[in-house]
Amino acid sequence: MGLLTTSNWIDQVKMRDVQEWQCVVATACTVMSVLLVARTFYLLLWKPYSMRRFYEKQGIRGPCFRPIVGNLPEIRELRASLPEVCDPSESGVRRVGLELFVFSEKYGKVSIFEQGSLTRIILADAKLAKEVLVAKGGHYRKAALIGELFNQIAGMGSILIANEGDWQQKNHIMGPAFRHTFLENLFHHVLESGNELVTKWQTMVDNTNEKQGVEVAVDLDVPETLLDIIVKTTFGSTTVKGGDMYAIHKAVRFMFKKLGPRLNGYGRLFPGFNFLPTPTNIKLWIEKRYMEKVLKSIVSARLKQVKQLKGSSKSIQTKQNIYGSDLLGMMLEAMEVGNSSMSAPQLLDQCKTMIVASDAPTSMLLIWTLTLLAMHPDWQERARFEVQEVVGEATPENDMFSHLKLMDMVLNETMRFIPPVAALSRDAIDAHQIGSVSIAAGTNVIIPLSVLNHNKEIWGNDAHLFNPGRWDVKNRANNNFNNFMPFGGGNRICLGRNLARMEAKLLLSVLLRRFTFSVAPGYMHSPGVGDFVLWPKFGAHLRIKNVDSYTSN
Ligand code: HEM
Repeated sequence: MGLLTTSNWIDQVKMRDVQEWQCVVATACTVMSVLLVARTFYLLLWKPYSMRRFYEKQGIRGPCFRPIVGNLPEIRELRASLPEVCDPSESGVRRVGLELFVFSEKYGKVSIFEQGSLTRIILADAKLAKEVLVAKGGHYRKAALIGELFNQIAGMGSILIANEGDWQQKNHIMGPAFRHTFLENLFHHVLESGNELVTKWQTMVDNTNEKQGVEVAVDLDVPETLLDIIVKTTFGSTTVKGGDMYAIHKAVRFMFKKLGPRLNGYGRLFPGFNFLPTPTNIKLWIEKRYMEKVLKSIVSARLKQVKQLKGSSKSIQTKQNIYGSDLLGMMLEAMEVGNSSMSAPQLLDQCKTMIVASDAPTSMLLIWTLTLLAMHPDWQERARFEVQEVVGEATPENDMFSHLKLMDMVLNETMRFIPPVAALSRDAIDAHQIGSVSIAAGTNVIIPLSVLNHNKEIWGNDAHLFNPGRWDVKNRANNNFNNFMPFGGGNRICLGRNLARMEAKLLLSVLLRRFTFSVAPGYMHSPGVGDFVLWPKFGAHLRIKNVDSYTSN
């Protein structure tokens, strides 16, 4: 009996312990649920609402505030309202980020809207925009929204999305790889690919009986050549097989095409959407893995080769020979010289970055320059004349390009008229002042290059027209040209800008001295596929002929 009583007592104590624990767990769950609901309420409703009030008090206006979805419905409606094709005299630039134009026209140079619960401020004021780009004191980070995209395509370690100390370390290694002297090592790769394109088009011209010449798909052939160039300049001529290169190209394009529009989609409102095994996500994972596999094998082979060469008696060779005279080699050399390091996965991410950062903008620059020159035969003739004067029929050399002044004007005007990168974006990390505007921490600031490049106050009443003449030194009395930022500004300015200009000048030189360009019949002017860049929606088909002075044998 005594034993039974003791065991009962023990059971009762155990029961009470369990009940107490249940009570603690239940209380903890309730507290956590309340906190979660409060946090969700704060992030989705209170924060965007109070930020909107904060900016409205400063007189900054925008479309009406909507909880949770923000102004996504208006943005999608605006974008859907655009006609499929626009007048060939127009830039078509409104087609990318139409809301940036509409909101800044309607609500002023500084306007506000919400994308989901993210507060976004559009700075369609060049002075303020520049202040953001060159801001000292660490007020800004690269925008998390854009980071979502590049994180998936270029990798978490990419310099494109790095910040503060992490960025400084990467810049220390990548910056030297783009130095002018190193770029000279890359020149022959660009020339080789340019000559291949000339040969391809020349064969087409030679094989046609048509007097008007032959039609070429500039929107397909030019990006293919540029990809060839960036793969060669990053990894050297022989390392990448043609099929692999094509697959990488396809993967990058597919990822941009599918992931870009998601930034303005409702899917973003559901965290983890990118991780759901939907058919598109599965295809994206497969493409990404394939690209990584190819690039990984190239990077590992190079690291192995460097290790072997360093250890071998042949180490009397120059360092350049050990590392390789391409961008990957130059990054490895910069690591050694600067006594800094990058892990193999981080190095892989920088290699992906080269392809991702250069592919679309450089293609845009070349596609639209050729198309605009085809539409403006007078400028085409003047550009060709300059090439014939400066380069003639000789093999182009890097130092010739500083004399191509008119080509500089044409390239600048193309990047103004149809900017390869339509907008930049930053997240404010603390409360601070930009001009007369108080910026709150957590605000996403947009610098709409497309809007600024078409501002009549900056560029004059003919801002809507393609006119390279505006870049003539004689016409540059006002210093508004300082407001031209196709490659960004401040310490995050494009690392590849000199390489991009060199590629553009070299390719245009070898093409213009050989062919004349006109717009093919049936051409439909429709820049604007994608969220960042103005790909020609219905292609850029141009008609080419041999220039009169050239006869192939
Ligand atoms: C016409 C061609 C190009 C244009 C218009 C262009 C434009 C830009 C812009 C606007 C930025 C700054 C983005 C920001 O501030 O958020 C940028 C950054 C960058 N670009 Fe380019 N780019 C071009 C070609 C290239 C090429 C050919 C490469 C490399 C091979 C390249 C590599 C980079 C890198 C690595 C960054 C990141 C720099 C950093 O964050 O420190 N770009 N580019």
